[in-house]
Amino acid sequence: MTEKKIVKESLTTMTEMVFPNHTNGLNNLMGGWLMYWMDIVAAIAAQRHASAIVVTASVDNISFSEPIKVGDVVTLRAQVTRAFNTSMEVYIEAWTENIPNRRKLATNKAFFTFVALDKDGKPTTVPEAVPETEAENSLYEGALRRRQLRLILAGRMTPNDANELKAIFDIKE
Ligand SMILES: CC(=O)SCCNC(=O)CCNC(=O)[C@H](O)C(C)(C)COP(=O)(O)OP(=O)(O)OC[C@H]1O[C@@H](n2cnc3c(N)ncnc32)[C@H](O)[C@@H]1OP(=O)(O)O
Repeated sequence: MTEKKIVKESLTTMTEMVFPNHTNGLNNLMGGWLMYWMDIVAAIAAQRHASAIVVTASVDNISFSEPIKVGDVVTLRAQVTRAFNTSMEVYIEAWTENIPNRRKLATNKAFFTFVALDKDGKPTTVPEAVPETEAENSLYEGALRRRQLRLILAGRMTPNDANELKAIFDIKE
């Protein structure tokens, strides 16, 4: 990972309107539609960082703090938080807007992980991600812990190797 890119270069926003075919029986946006939009906006952010095709490797806990109503406008914002070797973590935020009522509400947050692929479909290294602002630095700092947790949950890392996690729980060998 010799090349470096500032994380802001990956910033991607997407705006959608909630139509009746996006809703459940309560006239609220179906969670699955939101996840679909999140996957797209986050994949574009990851592609912008990697300058390569990317695939979704995992999705962390998506929060649904408020229902989104039919007719609302949904804006999604995605940015790479940190790059590892061939994978990148992307943070996605969504908020809803009722334009006639001039009401905006933060509704969802999630972390997705993407892997960059070369022309043969094999994982390929991505540039280092460089945070600049305080918020970007905070997301960057937490990314290693979140990576270790998700790799343990995916059965790809043993808790013994999760040094960053052990440090926050003050676990001594
Ligand atoms: C945008 C879209 O919707 S794409 C469609 C949905 N996604 C897909 O179809 C992806 C299907 N999965 C795959 O192709 C493969 O499992 C891959 C490419 C994700 C990983 O392939 P692997 O053979 O396991 O590759 P490998 O072991 O080298 O790991 C590659 C990277 O993936 C990361 N990774 C693999 N699985 C996970 C996971 N569950 N969570 C987080 N990261 C993961 C690894 O940590 C590694 O990251 P690093 O290089 O930064 O350390």
